[in-house]
Amino acid sequence: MNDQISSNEINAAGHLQIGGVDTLHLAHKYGTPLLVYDVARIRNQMQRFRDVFNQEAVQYEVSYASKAFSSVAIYQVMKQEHAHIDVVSGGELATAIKAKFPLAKVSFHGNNKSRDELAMALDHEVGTIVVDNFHEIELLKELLANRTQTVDVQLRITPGIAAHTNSYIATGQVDSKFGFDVESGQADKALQQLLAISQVHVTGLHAHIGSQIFDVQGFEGVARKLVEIAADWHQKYDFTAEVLNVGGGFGIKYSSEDHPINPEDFVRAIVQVVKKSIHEQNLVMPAIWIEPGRSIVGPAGYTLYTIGSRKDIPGLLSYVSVDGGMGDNIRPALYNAKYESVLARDPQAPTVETVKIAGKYCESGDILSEQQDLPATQPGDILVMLDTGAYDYAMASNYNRNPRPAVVFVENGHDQLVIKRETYDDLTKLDLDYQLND
Ligand SMILES: Cc1ncc(COP(=O)(O)O)c(C=O)c1O
Ligand SMILES: N[C@@H](CCCC[NH3+])C(=O)O
Repeated sequence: MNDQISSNEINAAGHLQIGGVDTLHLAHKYGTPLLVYDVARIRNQMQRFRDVFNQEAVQYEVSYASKAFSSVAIYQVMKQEHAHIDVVSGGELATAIKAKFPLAKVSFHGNNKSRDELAMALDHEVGTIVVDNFHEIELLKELLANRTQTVDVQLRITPGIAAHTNSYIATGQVDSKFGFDVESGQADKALQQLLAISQVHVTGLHAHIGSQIFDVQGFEGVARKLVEIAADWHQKYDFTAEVLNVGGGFGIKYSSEDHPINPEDFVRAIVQVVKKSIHEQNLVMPAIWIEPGRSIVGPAGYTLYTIGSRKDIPGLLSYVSVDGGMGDNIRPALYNAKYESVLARDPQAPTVETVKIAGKYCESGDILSEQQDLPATQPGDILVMLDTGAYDYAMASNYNRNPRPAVVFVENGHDQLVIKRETYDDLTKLDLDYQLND
């Protein structure tokens, strides 16, 4: 049996169930491809993070990095969980507004926020702007000049820490596009500029080293670095960091090749380093913020596909094709990411073959799994890919003009559509006729 499936995920009929609902029923009711979230798992993960902070008796904020999966429904769940969220675009902010998420609990990130996006954030009194670069400071200054409001900001630094992860998703190394460089004095200069704007309140420092990280050293390093800078700035500028934000990036297990430590163990290590370093520097203990995305929603997501065609190349390999692919999950093609799948009607069925799971897109690289063990399958079978909750729907596209899938939330045995399946009308509604001259 796939070791990511527990016995309570299998119902009396022997089918895979999510949140108490049979996956065959979900596939039948909503069609495929379908992304299904087990909401209890999302809530449970939030609680696990909160528990660590509460045990450590520190001020904190668990800020869900909503780039991993942004939708009205997830923001509503986060609101219910009293969570903080971060957004990285006007679009994510608009979605949070539509969800009536309390905007004082939103941080706005991004290395090239536009004037319009910053104005939108100010108009809606977004809680924190994470300032990333000098251009943004100028824009903020200009925008604030015509307003009476004040704004809280965190200053994002590049910690100079190379995380052990795919280079596409590492962000803390010196040559990263994100944040102010520390060694060259740019971060100091940015702080001075921000302190000089009376309507800006610099609440603290932010750093993020990357995503899908398995070991704790990088996070300990970033925690130490932030305290070091806070101590330096306290001495030089009489600045007090009320918040140290260490970002997200806690890795999850996608396949048997992945061996991450528990997300809460990352947090415990970070808190302990901050406590120790703050004590050594004789500073007031700040609040510690984290920004987990993948670890909150990744394991809670399942993609249901229908198996279609098959190609057997004798003596070489077999392809089993499904009705989705790189349009709903670009991660295998982009990062060489590995996923595991099971058959909905019998997730425990013994393996009879190892195949490649191919998507339906016109790209040879549209392979969802290079090596998937499967029982005997036939067209019409429902394949469930596990751990697809983070950066899958969020990065979905309409390549080949395929509609994006529907998204369903399941909790306590009830299923609810939260994002409709795109239709062909949706796909063509922005197209305009070309007025031919002849
Ligand atoms: C600033 C920031 N915070 C948080 C995250 C969330 O990362 P993850 O989804 O790996 O937890 C990211 C993405 O890497 C990020 O860029
Ligand atoms: N999209 C990436 C994570 C990016 C994190 C954003 N800073 C992934 O799927 O792994």
